[in-house]
Amino acid sequence: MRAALKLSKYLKPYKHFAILAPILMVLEVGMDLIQPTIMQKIIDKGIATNDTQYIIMMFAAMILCAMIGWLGGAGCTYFSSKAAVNFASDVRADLYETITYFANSNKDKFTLGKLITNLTNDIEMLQRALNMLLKIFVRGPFMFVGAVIVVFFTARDLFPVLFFVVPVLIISLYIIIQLSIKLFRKVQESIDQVNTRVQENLAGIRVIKAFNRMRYQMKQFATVNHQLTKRNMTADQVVAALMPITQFVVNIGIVLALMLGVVKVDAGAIEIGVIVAFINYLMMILNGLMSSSNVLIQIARAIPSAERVVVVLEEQSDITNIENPVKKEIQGNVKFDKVSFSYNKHVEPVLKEISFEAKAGSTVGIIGMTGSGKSTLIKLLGRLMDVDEGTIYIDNIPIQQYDIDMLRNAMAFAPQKAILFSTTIEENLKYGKIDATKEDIQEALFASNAFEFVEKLDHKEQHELTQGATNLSGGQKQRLAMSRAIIRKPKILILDDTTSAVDSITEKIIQRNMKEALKDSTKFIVSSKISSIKHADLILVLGDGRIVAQGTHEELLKMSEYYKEIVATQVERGGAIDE
Ligand SMILES: Nc1ncnc2c1ncn2[C@@H]1O[C@H](COP(=O)(O)OP(=O)(O)OP(=O)(O)O)[C@@H](O)[C@H]1O
Repeated sequence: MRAALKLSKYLKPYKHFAILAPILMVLEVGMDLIQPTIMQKIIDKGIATNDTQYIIMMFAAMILCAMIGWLGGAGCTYFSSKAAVNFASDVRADLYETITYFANSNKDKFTLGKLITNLTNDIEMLQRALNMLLKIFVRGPFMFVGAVIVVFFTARDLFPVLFFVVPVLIISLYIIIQLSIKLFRKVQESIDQVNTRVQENLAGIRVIKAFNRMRYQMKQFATVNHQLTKRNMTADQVVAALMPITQFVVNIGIVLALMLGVVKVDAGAIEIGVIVAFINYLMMILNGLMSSSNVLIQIARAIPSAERVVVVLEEQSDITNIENPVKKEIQGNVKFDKVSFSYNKHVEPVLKEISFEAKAGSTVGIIGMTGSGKSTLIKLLGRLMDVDEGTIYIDNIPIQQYDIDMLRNAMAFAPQKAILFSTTIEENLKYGKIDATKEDIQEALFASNAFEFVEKLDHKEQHELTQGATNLSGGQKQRLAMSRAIIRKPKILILDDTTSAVDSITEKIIQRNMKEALKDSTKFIVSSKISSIKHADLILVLGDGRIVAQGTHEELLKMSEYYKEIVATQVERGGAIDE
């Protein structure tokens, strides 16, 4: 209920459609209700007295009613669809925006499969429920109540039959609805599981193939798929098996009406047309109740969807702007002052008391064991997460005080895993700078030593990348991701192990080009290779979330045993450390 109230605001802009639809439906049902009475008059007055003119007149009235009813029905469908489709589209857009602005910590609370189900299946459920609600929910009760009232006034002698039919019908439908709610909730859970599995399997298809685990994955998928099929079948079968009960009850009602009707006709209390009209109204009562219960079932299916959508919509991003944030141009002086951070407040922090300073335009290299907190450290700079303790300053202002857009616009980030979009190379680079010119693009490609290989591709910068850029090598992807960051000419450039798949000669070229192209940028380079960070103005050596040593390459060689050990290991492995 709370979820429905929360979502009702999305219907406000379309309230006119939402009001018009039921009104037009009332018109249609009104016309439907008149017709059996006209038929009764044709039988009892026209046919009984052989009055052809009366029959033709009533027949014309019936056609007119049918046409008005049809117009009402068509209008209702048009407006209810318009309201439901627009409502769904707005909820989807808002949901998408909310997810887009999620901080990392927010994203971790939901699985990707669940978010995809929210954006697709759940919204579809809400759209269908609203459409039915506007169309049929009025039709059902109105037809039911209308038919009962008409029977009371026109066929009162047969009215007692309803004392049996109506309560039995209502109880049967109540049981069916309760069961449906339970069953369809289970179906929804299964859809979630299938989506999560599909998303994971498709994302990891290469790993699955490399490990030859296709059969295993298929088995796992088959389990959740089978469960979904079973739950869907159970839900449909239970509902389908119970529905004939309602028809059976109505049939008993018809038999009772005929038995009672014959007695009353014999006694001259009613005429034959009343029985025909009564049977028609009985069908309408059934129809009315069935339509109402169908809508209730649809609503029951939509309630879990509404709840799930609202949970996401209400999720407040953990990273927000303060009131009156600083909107000052950033120079790129960075200072970490005793910064600590943990992903999970109940376990030991991932970063502990990190302190260092980097002047604008300088290069900071970050090296350390895997899992020592290198990626976490640089993610804090762009406020992908906020620090728990200590402060990060940029140009002597704590980063929380900056306008988030301003802060992030001053930075460019090439993540550990080069994520490229399924569009042209040019469009991918324009993610870094929307209004990039052809020269900007070529310059950025040149800086990351990607120009040469791009020139060899069909259509060059217009070359279309496949989803996940599977048509490029790992090193090519990394170089394009670097170009996308470089093209921005950011005040702070962050490269998270972006040369791991690049050979040492290419890496040297990139280092030289970047030094030229990004003289004024403060550069943070995370790497496990000494060769990538050796020339940095400041090298941070991380161990278990702490800075165990910091200085230039030469200084560290003199003072840090740990750093010396890393250098020695890489030399042993034949790594290119020196020029
Ligand atoms: N989203 C997350 N939720 C919980 N813990 C995380 C998350 N991301 C990283 N961690 C943990 O934080 C620690 C530091 O991870 P981080 O990725 O910063 O290390 P790293 O030094 O960059 O490692 P690598 O060199 O392997 O990339 C690890 O123990 C990791 O398990």
